[in-house]
Amino acid sequence: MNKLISDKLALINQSGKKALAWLIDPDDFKSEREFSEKLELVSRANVDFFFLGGSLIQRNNIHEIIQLIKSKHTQIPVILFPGSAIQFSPEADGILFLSLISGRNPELLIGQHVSIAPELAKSDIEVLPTGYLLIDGGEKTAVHYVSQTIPLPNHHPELAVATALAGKFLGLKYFYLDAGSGAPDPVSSEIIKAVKNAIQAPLFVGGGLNSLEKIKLAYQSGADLVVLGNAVVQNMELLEEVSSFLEIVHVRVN
Ligand SMILES: CC(C)=CCC/C(C)=C/CC/C(C)=C/CC/C(C)=C/COP(=O)(O)OP(=O)(O)O
Ligand SMILES: O=P(O)(O)OC[C@@H](O)CO
Ligand SMILES: [Mg+2]
Repeated sequence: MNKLISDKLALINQSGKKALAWLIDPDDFKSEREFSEKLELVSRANVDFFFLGGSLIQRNNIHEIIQLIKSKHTQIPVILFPGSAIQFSPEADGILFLSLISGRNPELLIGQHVSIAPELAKSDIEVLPTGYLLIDGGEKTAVHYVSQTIPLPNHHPELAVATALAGKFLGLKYFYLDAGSGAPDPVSSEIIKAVKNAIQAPLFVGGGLNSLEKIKLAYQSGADLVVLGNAVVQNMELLEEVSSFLEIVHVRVN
């Protein structure tokens, strides 16, 4: 198996550099033309990774989307961010092998993983064992509902730290703090700082990051990789703004 993604994430973690991912929800793109135009704009923005997935995917077009992305951007890894095992394509470069450790839903801790493991073993896809922590972002989001789990509070860092540490001791290599898609309040600075400090592993942060100010705060608090979804659907230029910010402060990874 190739180790390009994990090497890049290790470099980011060791060097203090930062990365940016655009979360593409296959359901958000109704026409190939619209999606192609958006992909063209990404060339100016320097995103490091494409994340691909959704809490509930209604259209089975993952292969098609990966092919379209690959026809325009050969160098940017496509990483699956699956809401369930059916959101799989061996054509992706990597998969966030998410375990929803903030919840107590066995299907999302180990169940979906068992169903997809044999497929993963047959493919060349890079598997990224990731502790996924849902944080209360101020309202119930699709992920809370679909996962049927209770998010961690946004202002009790000790609970998030204990959860992340348990994930680390179980051998998880990456951690994702998610306030849920479109959350009114992103993950708080105190949670990001406390978790990063405790785990010393690559930390992804997403959910409700819809302005440059909020994104800067996430990076400054300790996020190694910021994931942007909804805000980019509204305004593609945000990717470019974030990218320029990272360049100005000299923390772009490439
Ligand atoms: C490892 C495998 C095969 C599956 C993992 C299964 C797990 C643990 C899933 C975690 C819970 C979950 C449902 C995550 C979905 C994450 C995701 C891609 C959210 C994207 O946002 P949406 O919630 O679709 O956003 P919108 O509401 O904006 O469409
Ligand atoms: O769509 P947004 O709010 O950017 O959230 C991204 C992602 O972290 C959701 O799982
Ligand atoms: Mg969705």
